[in-house]
Amino acid sequence: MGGQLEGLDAQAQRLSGTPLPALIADDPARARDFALRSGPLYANFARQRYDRAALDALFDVAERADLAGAMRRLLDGAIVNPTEGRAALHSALRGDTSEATVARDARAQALDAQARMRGLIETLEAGDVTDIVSVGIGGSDLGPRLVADALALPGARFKVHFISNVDGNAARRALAGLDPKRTAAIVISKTFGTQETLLNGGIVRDWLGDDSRLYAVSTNAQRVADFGIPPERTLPMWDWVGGRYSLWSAVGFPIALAIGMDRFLQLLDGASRMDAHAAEAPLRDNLAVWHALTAVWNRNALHAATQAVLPYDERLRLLPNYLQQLVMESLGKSATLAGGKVGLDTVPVWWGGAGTDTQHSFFQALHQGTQTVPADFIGVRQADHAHERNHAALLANLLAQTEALANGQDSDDPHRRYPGNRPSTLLLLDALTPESLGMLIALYEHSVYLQSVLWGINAFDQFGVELGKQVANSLLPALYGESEADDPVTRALLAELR
Ligand SMILES: O=P(O)(O)OC[C@H]1O[C@](O)(CO)[C@@H](O)[C@@H]1O
Repeated sequence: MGGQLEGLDAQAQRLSGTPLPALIADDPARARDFALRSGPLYANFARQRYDRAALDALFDVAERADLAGAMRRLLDGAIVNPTEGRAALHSALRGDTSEATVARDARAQALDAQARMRGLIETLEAGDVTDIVSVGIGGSDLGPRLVADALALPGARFKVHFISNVDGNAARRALAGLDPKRTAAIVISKTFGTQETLLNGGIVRDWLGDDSRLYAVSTNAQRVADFGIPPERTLPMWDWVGGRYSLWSAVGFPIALAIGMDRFLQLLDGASRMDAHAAEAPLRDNLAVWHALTAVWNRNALHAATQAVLPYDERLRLLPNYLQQLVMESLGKSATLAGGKVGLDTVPVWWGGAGTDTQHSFFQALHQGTQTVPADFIGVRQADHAHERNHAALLANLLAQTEALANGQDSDDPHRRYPGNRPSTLLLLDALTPESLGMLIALYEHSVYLQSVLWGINAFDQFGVELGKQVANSLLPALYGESEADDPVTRALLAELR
């Protein structure tokens, strides 16, 4: 492995005969020294398969790649998305993290949109509406869905429902049991050109009957107007916010309705706190840097093909879905920024689910499968419910799994042998609050960006998703029998479907 990651191969080679339990036995202080905290967020990397010398090599990589400078450039609104000539100023949506003019302008626009959003929420609160239907997909859905699910409290003023899939069953199910007269809907689409959202938005518009309770969030005011939603019920989006980084903008309108505007702002404060930490903490004390270096170590030095994310908190059950877009749409690239071919493996497959459920589904493969799957375990210290024994059991399971995966257990019977040596990181929140969740999500955002810097790729475009959309559009007439497909296999399949 050459280039920016030079030196890591040699470290991996040196450590190849030293499994995790030996690394930990040789250096018990790593349990303390490979851990760091920022506010309510604690991270422990002691069960990763590196030692102090390998970490030195990783931090050398971070220095050489100028991760600190890269963070500054992101926050200052540099063109970090050169294929589309755009900045990625999601940090400006949540705080004053830069003095750069472009970032300050973005911040002013964000505050203006927040004030308008608050006004719309107050109007809705004063009326009869009880339910909100949010229509969007990808970045216009996954973030709001995650945060609303994680943080909505019993007895909330509005119940928020989501429709994303173009499958009409999604709309049918979401609208079943709702009263159109007491429902408002938000059509969220950065481009307002997304097939799924326009079709589902059309279903909801017709279902509402009266479109005075129809709202939009988009960069494209003209398309919104053509759809029939007036400017006073349209909140803005901007090119300087990527879809998968947009929950902090008016795309978070459903979040603010689900959890209240004040708590939405606390979510933003938490994310802004992580922005400041990622930008200002020295590399060795920097959670985002540790997380990104660990990801690169597991991918490029240990050659892990997949990465699991395992929240041990029912409220975070949608985090893996959210992170799949954030991480894989950002880092699923094979071209360098300059247009060459990346000489290294980039993103592994991210997947996961909430513990303890997943212990009874795919954990068998984590413990005894032939592949090593690095995992991020995420726990929450405070229960927020009265079932103390359940919470103790949850935390015991969380600790047990990280320990069992690392240490394994020998046996004469190969079927009952646990190889161990399976790396994991533990992320622990003091409590699940808007602030801590904002910090956690922003940590992943910045880790993703820093990984892209280490790999020399663009984390902010997503041309890979376009081809399938184009082919789908070209095949639509064929489904009505109005045209024929060129591809012989598709032709045969169409014959089956018609
Ligand atoms: O907000 P829009 O423009 O409807 O796009 C939705 C999603 O579609 C994508 O462009 C591709 O799936 C995502 O990046 C984006 O979050």
